[in-house]
Amino acid sequence: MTEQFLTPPHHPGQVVRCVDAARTFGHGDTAVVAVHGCTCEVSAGARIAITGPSGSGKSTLLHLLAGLEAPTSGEVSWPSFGSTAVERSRDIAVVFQGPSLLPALDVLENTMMAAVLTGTDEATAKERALAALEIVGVAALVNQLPETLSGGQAQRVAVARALTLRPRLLLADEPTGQLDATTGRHVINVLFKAADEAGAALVITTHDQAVGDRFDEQWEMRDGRLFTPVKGELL
Ligand SMILES: Nc1ncnc2c1ncn2[C@@H]1O[C@H](COP(=O)(O)OP(=O)(O)OP(=O)(O)O)[C@@H](O)[C@H]1O
Repeated sequence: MTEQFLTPPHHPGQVVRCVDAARTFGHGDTAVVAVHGCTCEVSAGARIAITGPSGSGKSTLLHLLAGLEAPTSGEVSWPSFGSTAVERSRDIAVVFQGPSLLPALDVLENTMMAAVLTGTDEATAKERALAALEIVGVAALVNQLPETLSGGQAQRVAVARALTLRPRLLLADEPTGQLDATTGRHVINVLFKAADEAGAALVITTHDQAVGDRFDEQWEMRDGRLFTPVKGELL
């Protein structure tokens, strides 16, 4: 093997790319096409909100961008990331909808965990976790268990955990879905700050147009199809 195969080709401008990527669940008469063939691209540093009603395919598209779901047809690629799922996991962080903290671990342990599991040594993970908790404004809660946190605090910890991975692509699925409007605004502020700190592209899903309006770029899902509302055309 020559060296050119050890280092993935570098495309600094492009983080993830879908070419006619589709995702169907189930088979035959009961099959559901969650995402019809979509072609899109996330550039480095992008700030994108995927909007659309419930069931329109937003989460499925986000999962395709994260590599958590494989497309049933078409292709999803991360031109500047490693080629294996393990390598990619160091560059991609996902903040999931709803509570995702491990109940038996305190805030600091929860925040360190993903980085440790992807190969960061404990001392470095702890240092990064403490810095990340400071950035998202919950450094005072390091020793608390998740059950003692409010929804907004728990979501901030989830963002800190993602930030501790130093991702180049930060994805969040309905990060404000279970929060009141004020707390939701703060969590979006925190996501912007986290993406700025990490130098990451940020992509979120939301059914809340007011949240979507805060993003540079909006993609709209309708019945599994991706539209750009600005151009009003299918991507
Ligand atoms: N694992 C799955 N198995 C079967 N069907 C699924 C699965 N995941 C999603 N779907 C279906 O795919 C379609 C799109 O779902 P998806 O969760 O992507 O939409 P969404 O816009 O994110 O909705 P919500 O805002 O309610 O989360 C829906 O009809 C849903 O029922």
